[in-house]
Amino acid sequence: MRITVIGTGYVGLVTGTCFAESGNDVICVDIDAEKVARLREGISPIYEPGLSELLVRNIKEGRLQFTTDLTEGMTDSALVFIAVGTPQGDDGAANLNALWAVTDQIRETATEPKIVVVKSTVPVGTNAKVLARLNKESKHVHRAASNPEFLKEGYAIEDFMKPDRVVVGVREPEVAKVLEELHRPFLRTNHPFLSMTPESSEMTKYVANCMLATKISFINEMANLCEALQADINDVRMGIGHDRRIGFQFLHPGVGYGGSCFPKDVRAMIALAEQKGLPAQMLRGVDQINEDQKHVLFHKLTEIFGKEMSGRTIAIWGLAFKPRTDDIREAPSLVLIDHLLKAGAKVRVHDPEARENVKEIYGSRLTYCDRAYGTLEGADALAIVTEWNEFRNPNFDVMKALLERPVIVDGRNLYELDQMRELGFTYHSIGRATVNPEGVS
Ligand SMILES: NC(=O)c1ccc[n+]([C@@H]2O[C@H](COP(=O)([O-])OP(=O)(O)OC[C@H]3O[C@@H](n4cnc5c(N)ncnc54)[C@H](O)[C@@H]3O)[C@@H](O)[C@H]2O)c1
Ligand SMILES: O=c1ccn([C@@H]2O[C@H](COP(=O)(O)OP(=O)(O)O[C@H]3O[C@H](CO)[C@@H](O)[C@H](O)[C@H]3O)[C@@H](O)[C@H]2O)c(=O)[nH]1
Repeated sequence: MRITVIGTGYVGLVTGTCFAESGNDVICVDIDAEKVARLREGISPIYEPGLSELLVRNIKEGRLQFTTDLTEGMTDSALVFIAVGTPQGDDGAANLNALWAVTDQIRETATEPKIVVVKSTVPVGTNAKVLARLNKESKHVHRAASNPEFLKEGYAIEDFMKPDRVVVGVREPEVAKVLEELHRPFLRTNHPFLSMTPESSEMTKYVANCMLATKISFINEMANLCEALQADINDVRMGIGHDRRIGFQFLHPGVGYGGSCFPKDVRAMIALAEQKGLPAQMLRGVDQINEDQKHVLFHKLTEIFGKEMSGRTIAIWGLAFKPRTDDIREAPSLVLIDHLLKAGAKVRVHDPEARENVKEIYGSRLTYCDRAYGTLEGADALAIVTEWNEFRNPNFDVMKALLERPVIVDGRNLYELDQMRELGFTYHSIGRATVNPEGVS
């Protein structure tokens, strides 16, 4: 099947590459000429495990091409996927400017009828508007479908190739049939293909993200309560997770959710509710708890050092909003860095993949370290923001020797309290007792 994918961000690039990998003839279109030039050479603009290998192989085998020219990109394709960004607008609602620009361009350049599949996350009712706009004074009768994407950054290829489910929103059964055929290589027993109306499909995407975000804000609120009530959230997590109705997934307390999806999608859902005169009380709480949680590590540092931090040096491990990505959109690390700089602290940072992206924002105001241990040299404390695997089992003796003071504030609960106590660290984590052998000043 010949397929066009418009937008080569996380979703478009993974979609195009995976469809090429399953034997389709794919052409990806993007307005970013520099990105397209690099992609043509097989260079991925993002760090995503496994993507580069697939990219290079499929380009070499002639199944994957890149262009900035939509007319060229759409030639002979019956299926056109839209995967452009739908960022948060000033009012919290999704900004659909890129989607409308692409829809108009498809109408103006198509030389035959197309099935236009919206993969971007869009407000409920958008697909109907896309269809109306595509066919307004058009020479052809185009069809539209919704096919939301559920991949997670860091596991994007695996999630795309082995999805828990594929959801499509269609008006005509034939369109569902075409999409089912396209996805068949990725669907196995118990991994269903679910066909529904475009409205339900669009809503499914938001509800999934709102549910996951709610779980995270819920466990963060419980963690903060545990801390106040001298309970331990790790034990509580085990105690509830074994109840199969609750389970363990997405109930890790931390420094709040970041990334390009949960924050904006929760707010887009609140905006949708507002438009319908509904209060969305729970989602407002989810968003507010998350915003507050992003400040928690700084508050812990001020408990230790006081609010004035000039002369203090703080080391940070982890900048990306989660491990296995270089993405720093809405990353909790940025909130901590802003606080520390404002308080006059010197900040030394390390992340296996996201340093360059952070450097673009902060330039020479931070010290960027290639190695995790190097970050600790002369630091008064270490703050752990992202749970990269390499931080899970470090050499604590080396850490103690490098740190000016043996202080760790851990936003991901990576270490055992007993171990920290035995090693003589002052150790603050999320929703657990503070280990404070001597008190640090
Ligand atoms: N990032 C994720 O993990 C993820 C997962 C599921 C769904 N989504 C949703 O998918 C959509 C895309 O997200 P993303 O993270 O891939 O975005 P992104 O910002 O990484 O990429 C968007 C791409 O679209 C291109 N673009 C913008 N306007 C264009 C135009 N007129 N013509 C051609 N290309 C154009 C941009 O240059 C960019 O390369 C969003 O709606 C997002 O909510 C994202
Ligand atoms: O128990 C948990 C799980 C996650 N997080 C945080 O939540 C954020 C999002 O994590 P994750 O969901 O793994 O990453 P995303 O790549 O943002 O993926 C989410 O957003 C995508 C875009 O819509 C969806 O497609 C995915 O299904 C959905 O998981 C990160 O900051 C994590 O640190 C926690 O704090 N605790």
